[in-house]
Amino acid sequence: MSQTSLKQSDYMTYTRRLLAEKFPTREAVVTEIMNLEAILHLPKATEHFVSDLHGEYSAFDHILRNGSGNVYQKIKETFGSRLTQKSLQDFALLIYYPEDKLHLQEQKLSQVDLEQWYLDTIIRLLELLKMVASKYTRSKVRKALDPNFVYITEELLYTDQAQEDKRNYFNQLLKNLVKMGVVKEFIKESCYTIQRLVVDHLHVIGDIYDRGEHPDLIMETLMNYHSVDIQWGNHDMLWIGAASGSELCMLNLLRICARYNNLATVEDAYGISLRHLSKFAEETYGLNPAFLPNLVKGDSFSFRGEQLQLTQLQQALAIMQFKLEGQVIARQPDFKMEQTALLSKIDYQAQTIKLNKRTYQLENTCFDTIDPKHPYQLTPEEEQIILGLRQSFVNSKALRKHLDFLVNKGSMYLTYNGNLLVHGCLPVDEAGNFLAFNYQGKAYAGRALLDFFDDQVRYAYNHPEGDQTAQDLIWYLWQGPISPLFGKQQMTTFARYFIKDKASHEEVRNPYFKLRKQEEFVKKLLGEFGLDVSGHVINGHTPVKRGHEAILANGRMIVIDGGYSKAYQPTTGFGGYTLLYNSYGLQLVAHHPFTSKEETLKSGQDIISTTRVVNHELKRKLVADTDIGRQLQENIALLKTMLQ
Ligand SMILES: O=P(O)(O)OC[C@H]1O[C@](O)(COP(=O)(O)O)[C@@H](O)[C@@H]1O
Ligand SMILES: [Mn+2]
Repeated sequence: MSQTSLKQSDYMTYTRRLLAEKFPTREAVVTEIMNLEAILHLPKATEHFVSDLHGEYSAFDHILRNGSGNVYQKIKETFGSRLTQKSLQDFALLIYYPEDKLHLQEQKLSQVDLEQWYLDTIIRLLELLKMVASKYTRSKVRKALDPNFVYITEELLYTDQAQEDKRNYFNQLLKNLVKMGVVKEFIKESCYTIQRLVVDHLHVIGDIYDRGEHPDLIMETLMNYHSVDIQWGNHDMLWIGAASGSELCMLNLLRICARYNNLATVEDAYGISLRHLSKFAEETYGLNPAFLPNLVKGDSFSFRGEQLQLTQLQQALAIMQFKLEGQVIARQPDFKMEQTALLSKIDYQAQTIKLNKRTYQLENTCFDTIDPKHPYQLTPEEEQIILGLRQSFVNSKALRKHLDFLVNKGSMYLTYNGNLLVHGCLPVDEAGNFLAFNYQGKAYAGRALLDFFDDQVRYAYNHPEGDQTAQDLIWYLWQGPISPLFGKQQMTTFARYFIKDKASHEEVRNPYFKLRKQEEFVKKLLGEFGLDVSGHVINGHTPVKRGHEAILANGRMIVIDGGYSKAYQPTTGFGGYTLLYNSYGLQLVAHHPFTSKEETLKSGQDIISTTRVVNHELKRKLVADTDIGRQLQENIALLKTMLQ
């Protein structure tokens, strides 16, 4: 039952009834009140913010395992004065990659030494576990333990070793773990419990998909993660759009996959066959330097034919995309994107195009399938290909499984513990007034604009066979001039392929990106979402170059485009930022580029470079100061009324 469908007084009655069922006696109510009051006084749990993962699964997986340096921080606090730097680092690697590290130790040590190492390691793990568990209730810690080891871990954790009897009992338990052959499993699970407790909640501020090779594995990881929310990015929209039946979103995402040599995601992970498309592309297009794939990952092709195939595919997809853009723009006059419908602005004889009153020469053209009299019309074969692909995208079970999670756990924005999380921007004019998107006679601006698109995305995703309007709106989110996820006036894909003059490639950003440096503007944004001015706005989307500020507007605005995307690393010069928010405040973490798990295990080097404090809470934040804390306080008040 949703709170909005009920009057407040009805809602209270309803909640009270639920509570009465759960706590039927006076004693049960009193115990629950005491329990909740105690929770309110625990320190606020740690939130972890990541963004713009762009399919870079290994880098993302590493950052999850090390909690953006938080695991190492806890190790240092616990053992810093007792262990050498190398031992600290070794222990950290065990916690990040327990299976691999256990395997390495097995190879390195003799049986006797190995058994001693197991025992020493368990004692250290228990000490660390005790430290990271101290923020939580026992019941929460229990839920984070492997069910097979709950009993033994609790015995080991809470046994008072000051007494000799208890000490013997403790030692016996340890030895039994080795004797029973479960010691490796126990170590492994304890490491995962520590990872799990070091970060309580994860925020992913958009762009999980595109460019990198394994967005599918990122989705699997997120689906298994203990607590997560997602704010959609413009690239995620292409995938949601494609699964919702938007042909234009689908062509864009396929084109990007061909461009970044990542079609395996589509074919292998999501079981979508590209046979018909490939055959058509091979027969229709040749080698064209403007469409060579972008080999940012340093990967090379096993044979030249592969490069040629990707070049042909990219051309086929781009041309179909430009045709459908013309069609959507014509059927959606409210989008006001006439200037983006380009195929009708070409002089096919002279091979020139008129853009913004200037005539440009076109190069590397591949317009054989375009009828200059009806430039937006698909050929019958193109039409067939698109229809087939659309069916496959809408019907792929594996894709639906991932996108169900993305749609359900995701939203256009989120307010959480006083902060506003949004991938791109809130479109504004130069003076900072929210720009309105006028659609079908209604105007949407500011928060209402985000709410409008949020509804449309959910509607489209749940009605793939429905009318095209909501599907077109998802595409608008990808590149419309008032899209909060795109944040630029125009996308210049066509010009980047066919026009040499770089001036035509420029994509002008919304004034938001200049204004967000000003504290007053950020306060206005927070106010628009009913947040206190002491909060922060957290954005992804725009890669932050090394040396450029990620912390803006006097610390009120934080930009954490992860920069995981290897495509961007030559520009940003490093591996990007993440953010931690614990009871002491916010910390921005900068990362070195991640190479591989193997390299990390070999070198023992983490990818954290620096951690910077964004703000330091004067008073340590408690659960009572969080959104959940406020809910608990309401529950306590209700429970108290039940006592009267
Ligand atoms: O680097 P590519 O493949 O040419 O892509 C550039 C396109 O990507 C975009 O930057 C959008 O992607 P981001 O959200 O990652 O910035 C477009 O604005 C631009 O046209
Ligand atoms: Mn983006």
